[in-house]
Amino acid sequence: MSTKLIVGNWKLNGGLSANQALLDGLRDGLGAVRCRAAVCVPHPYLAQVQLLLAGSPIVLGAQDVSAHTAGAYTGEVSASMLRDFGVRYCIVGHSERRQYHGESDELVALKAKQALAHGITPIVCVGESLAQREAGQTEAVVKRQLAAVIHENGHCISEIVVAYEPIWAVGTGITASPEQAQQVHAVLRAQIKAATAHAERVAILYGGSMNAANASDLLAQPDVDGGLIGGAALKAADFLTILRAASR
Ligand SMILES: O=C(CO)COP(=O)(O)O
Repeated sequence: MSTKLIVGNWKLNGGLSANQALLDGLRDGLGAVRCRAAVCVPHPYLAQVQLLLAGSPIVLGAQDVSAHTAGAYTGEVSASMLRDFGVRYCIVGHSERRQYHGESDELVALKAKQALAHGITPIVCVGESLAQREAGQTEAVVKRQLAAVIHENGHCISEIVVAYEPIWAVGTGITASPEQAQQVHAVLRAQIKAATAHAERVAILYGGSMNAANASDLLAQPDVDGGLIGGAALKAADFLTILRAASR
């Protein structure tokens, strides 16, 4: 995976005018950016951001998708609806959804399946809690989470993106060291290689307090193919610095 991929996860942030200001700020600084880039926005803003990104190298993403195709599932948003708005990437299994919405490995795998069936690249998030890391369970946890997705989507597993997001690093300002990230990424890479002959197509992103100051060192690791960025994706200058670091 040579061209790095940087994805902004806006989470529950934004508004019509704030989105416009952020994207205006990004557009002005994109000249030197050669990596792949996406922003995953709250569902109500898909139409707005689709229009604002027209002609931009940044592509549109969503933060969640239903495991169902259609029907009596109040509040859900389907992959075909996302597709209607030009969505190219969809985060599935973010730790905040696993934690606050009780999403299981199996549900995450079905969400990835829906995305793939509609031509949307699922960004499958995996990651351990601090307690799991301290108990030496990191490798087992991330492998179990990814195994469920491979089990359900084996035939097209080379079409996914994986994001390693240690829960203790998400939104905490504590980042995994480049060595810690590389160690887990190598484990995930080996697992993907065992599942597909096209493992080189699968980008493995790091997420968890990646910012303008630490992005270069993380992205320099051989198995870190990009980043999934929360807080620093909400400030145009910071996100642009990360995009430039990924373009070197
Ligand atoms: O959860 C994340 C991206 O999905 C990371 O969030 P922060 O960059 O704010 O730690």
